[in-house]
Amino acid sequence: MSAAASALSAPASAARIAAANASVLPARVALLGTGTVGGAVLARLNAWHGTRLGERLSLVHVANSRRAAVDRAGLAPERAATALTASDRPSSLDDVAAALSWDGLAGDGARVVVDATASEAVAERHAQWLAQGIHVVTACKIGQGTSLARWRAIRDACARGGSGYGDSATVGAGLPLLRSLRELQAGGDRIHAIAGVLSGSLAWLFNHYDGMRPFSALVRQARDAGYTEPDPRDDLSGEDVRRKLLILARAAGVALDAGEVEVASLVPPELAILSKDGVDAALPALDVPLRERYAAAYKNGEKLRFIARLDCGGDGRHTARVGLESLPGDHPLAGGAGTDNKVAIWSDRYRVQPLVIQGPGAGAEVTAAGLLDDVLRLVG
Ligand SMILES: NC(=O)C1=CN([C@@H]2O[C@H](COP(=O)(O)OP(=O)(O)OC[C@H]3O[C@@H](n4cnc5c(N)ncnc54)[C@H](O)[C@@H]3O)[C@@H](O)[C@H]2O)C=CC1
Ligand SMILES: N[C@@H](CC=O)C(=O)O
Repeated sequence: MSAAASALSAPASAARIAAANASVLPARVALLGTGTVGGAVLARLNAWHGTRLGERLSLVHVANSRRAAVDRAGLAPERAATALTASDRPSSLDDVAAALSWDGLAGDGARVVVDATASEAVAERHAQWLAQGIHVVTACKIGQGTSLARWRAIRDACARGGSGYGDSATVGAGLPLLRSLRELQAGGDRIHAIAGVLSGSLAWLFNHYDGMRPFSALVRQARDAGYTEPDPRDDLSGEDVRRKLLILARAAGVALDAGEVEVASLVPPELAILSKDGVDAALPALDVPLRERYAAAYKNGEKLRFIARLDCGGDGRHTARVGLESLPGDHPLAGGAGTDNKVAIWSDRYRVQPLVIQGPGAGAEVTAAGLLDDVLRLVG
């Protein structure tokens, strides 16, 4: 596969098989994670009940970190959460492929794992499922946004398994960012640079922070609204944005290593060392440093924005960094509201004025919609 053709759309053979089966067989779907995003996936599937979209998918396995509910004849999405609570079956990633299999059933249709977890153990399995011919659709960035070796394993597994990897929800919560990068390259463009706001929660925080309310109170609000990672330090440290920039860079043809991204964290050391349980009480450690950053920006008439930058370099020398920047109020990347991501892409055809993509970049509903769009694309 070329860099532009992605790991991430179904190779032609998988698409043909899916198309051939689509009219007769619903694709079998396993949903991993029933938290903020996974819960919204169930709600969206439920809203499709009795529609043509709903008929294309059959939910056969639902799991959280503790329990799993399996029904090879299909679980009703509105009853999946209750079935999970009532289930005494422990959650095991070893069971997922078997639950999706068509053994003993009439037909041989598409199989899809939807990853709505933030789990390293689940991400570690992506390549294995893909190599078995199971499509993987993920909101979790740990698959493609960490080591280059894992990113390559995912691409190779897609090729071996004739399967597809749906990653739209990993950057921009389903905004057409990765798709646009791939389409530009498919049309012959080289990507020159990417810059922008890639974190919905940090966008929301800096769109709302006015130096008056404690920053920590806003972090709690963003977490309760479902915008942050399960551990908000993953956002505040820049780690979530680093992963997104790695995913974008690799999709843009730059084999960027995680260590090549310069990351300026907002998390003070005393907060960084705590266990997850201790984080909430210690969030006020953010308040003084952020108030000082805000005051300095305000004095200059500027706005704070958490920006990711990639310069692809014409000579193979790329640079990448993420961190808080103080931007003039009328700077193009300073605009936007709510959780808006705003990303500028420079390429052969957009040399001077970049292509700019903007829209909500976090939140359960948009993310669930992005995931299920990918599922439908892959199953044909
Ligand atoms: N919240 C948002 O706006 C967005 C989130 N995402 C990504 O979506 C993913 C999920 O985020 P949230 O729903 O906010 O997290 P959450 O903490 O609310 O839910 C995570 C779920 O995963 C389950 N889980 C953990 N390990 C598991 C395992 N081994 N097997 C099965 N289930 C397991 C947990 O039990 C829980 O149900 C994260 O990777 C996040 O980065 C992506 C785009 C936007
Ligand atoms: N925590 C993430 C959620 C989406 O990826 C963010 O804030 O952008």
